[in-house]
Amino acid sequence: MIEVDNITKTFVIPVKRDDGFFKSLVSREYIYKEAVKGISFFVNKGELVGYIGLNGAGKSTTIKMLCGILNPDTGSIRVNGINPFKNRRENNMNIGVVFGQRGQLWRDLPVQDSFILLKKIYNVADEDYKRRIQFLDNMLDIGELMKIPVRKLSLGQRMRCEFAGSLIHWPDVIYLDEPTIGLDILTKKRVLSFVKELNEQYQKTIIFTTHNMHDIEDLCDRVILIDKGLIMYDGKIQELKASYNKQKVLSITFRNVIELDKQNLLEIVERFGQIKDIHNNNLILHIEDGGIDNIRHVLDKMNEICVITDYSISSFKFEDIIENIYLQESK
Ligand SMILES: Nc1ncnc2c1ncn2[C@@H]1O[C@H](COP(=O)(O)OP(=O)(O)OP(=O)(O)O)[C@@H](O)[C@H]1O
Repeated sequence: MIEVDNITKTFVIPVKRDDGFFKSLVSREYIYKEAVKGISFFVNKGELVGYIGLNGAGKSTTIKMLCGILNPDTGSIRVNGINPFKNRRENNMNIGVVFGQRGQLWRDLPVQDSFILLKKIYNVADEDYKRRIQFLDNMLDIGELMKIPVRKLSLGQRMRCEFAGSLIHWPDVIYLDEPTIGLDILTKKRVLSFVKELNEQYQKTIIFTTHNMHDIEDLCDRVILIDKGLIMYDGKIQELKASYNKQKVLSITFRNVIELDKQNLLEIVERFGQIKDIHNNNLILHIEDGGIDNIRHVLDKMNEICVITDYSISSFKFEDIIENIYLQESK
């Protein structure tokens, strides 16, 4: 359905002089920013994929190439067999897009008029339009907003209308680029459960970008993680978690404030794991999971030196795993 083969994109940015004029007018100086450095992936029909990465990793640039807004410098993209940039109109009939940072409805028109324009642009039959508006109202509660100009809506109201507008032509493929940014908790829940329903009930193929790892974990089975324009991981969230859960997080509370050097604790810690955090009398360690015996052994050794008042053992959270990967990559 979505085939991305080794795409790259470099932005060429003219350098400005101190006086604000472009150097390039005189000396042709440019900065080359490689936003996407060779990305390949395949998304099957009906998949919901989380596309994640730090700020500036290249997520939006990829989404813009998938939409046909930007043309990759090299490599190729096919969405339902269509080249999005060369056949942008044909591609648009097949995709819906929501950018959290940028509205796509007409700001000065009432929501309803925007929808009617979209109906015309996409050539949607009257019956289909009525049925879809009814459905979108049920899901997103937009009925009362229909007569209000888009610019007068709150962010949450506008986003619900943006979602509805992007689906009037009922596309098979939906790109959501940070669609929940700035939404209150209830609006976010509503929007996310709608995304889930679109995928599960209507087999929409969805690529979803966000910085919120809880949302990704709730919604997606598969995640593509990019860093500095390259894919770091592409696979099931469960598999990523399983590979990390060879380690455990051991959180220990001592009776007294921890003094690593004085009490020879450091030696034990370094033998069995890595320090994640030390705070007053709390120590958080990442240790290799050699089973409960290994953890007991660590605790016994520490107890010989200082009194442990509490401890807990947990697995890595998805959020921690992603943070770890980012940290490793930035070293
Ligand atoms: N139109 C542009 N002109 C010049 N550079 C750009 C342009 N668009 C993006 N970039 C640069 O390309 C890199 C990737 O940007 P992109 O917007 O794809 O990142 P992102 O992963 O979506 O980040 P964020 O999470 O902050 O939205 C960044 O260094 C950015 O500054």
